[in-house]
Amino acid sequence: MTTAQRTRVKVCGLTRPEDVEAAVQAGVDAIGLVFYPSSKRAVSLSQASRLRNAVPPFVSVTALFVNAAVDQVQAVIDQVAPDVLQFHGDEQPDYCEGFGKRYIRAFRVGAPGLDTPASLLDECRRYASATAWLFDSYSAGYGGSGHAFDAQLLSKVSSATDSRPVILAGGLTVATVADSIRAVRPYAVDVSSGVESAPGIKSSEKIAAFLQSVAAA
Ligand SMILES: O=C(O)c1ccccc1NCC(=O)[C@H](O)[C@H](O)COP(=O)(O)O
Repeated sequence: MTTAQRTRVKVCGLTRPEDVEAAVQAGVDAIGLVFYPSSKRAVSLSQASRLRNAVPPFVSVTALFVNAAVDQVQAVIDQVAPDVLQFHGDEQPDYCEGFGKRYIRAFRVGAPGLDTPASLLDECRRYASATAWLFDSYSAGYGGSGHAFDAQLLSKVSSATDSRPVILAGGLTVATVADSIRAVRPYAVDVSSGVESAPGIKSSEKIAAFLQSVAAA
């Protein structure tokens, strides 16, 4: 299998340096730090800086927000220096573009107005400036739900990405990720709950098993 075909992996919602180390050892391509205060996986600026310093070269750090104030996002950019931003709330294109950094736009598949292939495609096209489109399950908590969505809803998006990377998220586990990859053939997969022993506490065994399942897909 060529590198171009390899499905990349992001583990999201890390809160402990030992979990960053376990994810890196397992071979993840990216880690996600959550700056949404209502999340059980939220990290402070000082905590995030420590976690960021535990990440070696060639593993990227994504900073994740939900309807954050501009100055909060800017503080994370200034103090944590993430490689990529990720927006999970109701952020509009001009807001996402305003920070002058690459951003991933997350779409909550199944949300009102995002519950048909056509409506999802229309919404995606509004974020043509995004470096990648991430498709996650619709949940009241905006993300990290542990629930999957019907991949059929991506049927129109898959042929309209203009080669833009598609990231698949939402309830992925070691048992389901290979079938999800074969169904969608995403650029990357993103996981949080499925590799945890408790919210925000990652399991090194589950992370390693997840990466092995992705590699076997
Ligand atoms: O992880 C969270 O608690 C979270 C809260 C609010 C917005 C986004 C959040 N996570 C971002 C992610 O990209 C998750 O990896 C994604 O939602 C998938 O989570 P899971 O279904 O638990 O694998």
